[in-house]
Parts: sequence; structure tokens; C-alpha cells
Amino acid sequence: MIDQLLMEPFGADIDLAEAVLKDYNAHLVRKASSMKGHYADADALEKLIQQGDPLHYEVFEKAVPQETGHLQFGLSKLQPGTVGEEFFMTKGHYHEIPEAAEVYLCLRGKGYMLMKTTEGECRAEYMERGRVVYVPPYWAHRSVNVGDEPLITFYVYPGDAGHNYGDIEEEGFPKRIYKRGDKVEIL
Ligand SMILES: O=P(O)(O)OC[C@H]1O[C@](O)(CO)[C@@H](O)[C@@H]1O
Ligand SMILES: [Fe+2]
Repeated sequence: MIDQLLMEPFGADIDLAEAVLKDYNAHLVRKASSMKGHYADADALEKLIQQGDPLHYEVFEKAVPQETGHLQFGLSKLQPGTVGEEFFMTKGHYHEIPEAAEVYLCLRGKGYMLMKTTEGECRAEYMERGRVVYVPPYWAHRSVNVGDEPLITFYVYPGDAGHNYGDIEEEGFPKRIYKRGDKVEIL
């Protein structure tokens, strides 16, 4: 019986100097146009889209079955930049199975993991190379790049967790992170 469930073990290589997952077989790409409704300055986002719709972030994965017991893992690479004064960020999501937690290890760049609950709690956890962030069950999570190079994180979460955008497209997160001159402001 268990023989039918057995999957071949495998290894994967990350070039730690460059923070690149080698031989990935799944690749998600989100451009500026995927981010409509997420930034405070919608006009600035529209301008960016008109100017060539630049790459916003990518996710590189070694795909495994999206099933109970498995663990999805990969690298997320978020470009540096701002929309108006707001730093580039990911859409952010809850998990479809809300009890599913996630771990992020920052390999490169500087940023924050913004986390919020449906009750309106919100936290910002700083990330830089070597820092691990634990996203507990029930917290929606969004990465924000506050540096001037790509923010690259290695993540692991339960295979069956799924993604749920819930109230994020309508309400966003209670906190936004802005570039004010040389300063980072969390408001
Ligand atoms: O849903 P978002 O915020 O666009 O992020 C998508 C990606 O983020 C991850 O959670 C990894 O950071 C992946 O599971 C997912 O493909
Ligand atoms: Fe997640």
C-alpha cells in the first residue's frame, strides 16, 4: 500500500551567492499589471504599466504534489522599486487551509514580511540575509522590498495549503511601507 504512495526522494541546488534555485521546473511571473488594486497610488501603477509593464516578482519551484503531507518549497524574487512612494511588494495571501503556516529564510536583499489577520491585526517583520520569518496559521503574508537589489527568500509551506486572496484585494493590508527620501516609513 505504502509503495503506491512512495515518491522518489530528490535534492536541489541553490547557488547561495547568487540566490538562484537551479533546475527549477515551475515558474510564476507577476508583472506590474498583476498588481492592480494593491498600491495606494493607482495612477503611478498605471504609468508604470504603460511604460512597459516591468517584472515585479517571480517564484521558482521544484514542484511537488499539492497534497497533504508534502511540503512546497522554492525561491521568491521580488524586484526593487517603488509605485509612487510605496515599495514594490507581492500581492499577499492567506492560505486556503488557514491553519497552514509558512517559513521564509531571507537569502538576499532587505525587506519586511507584512502579516495581517482577518480581525485587523497587522505586524511587520524585518528580513535580511540569514533572517528567518515564521508566518503562523491564520496570518495573511506579503513581502515588501525596501532595498535596492532583489529581495530573495526561500520558503516552505504545507503542500495542500493553497492560496486565498480573501479580503486583500478589497482592503489591502492595514500597513503600507513607503520610501521617504532615504528613509523607510511603515504607516
Ligand atoms: O500570492 P502571491 O502573493 O502573489 O505570492 C505567490 C507566491 O508566494 C509564495 O507563497 C511563496 O512566497 C508561493 O507559494 C506563491 O506561489
Ligand atoms: Fe503563503
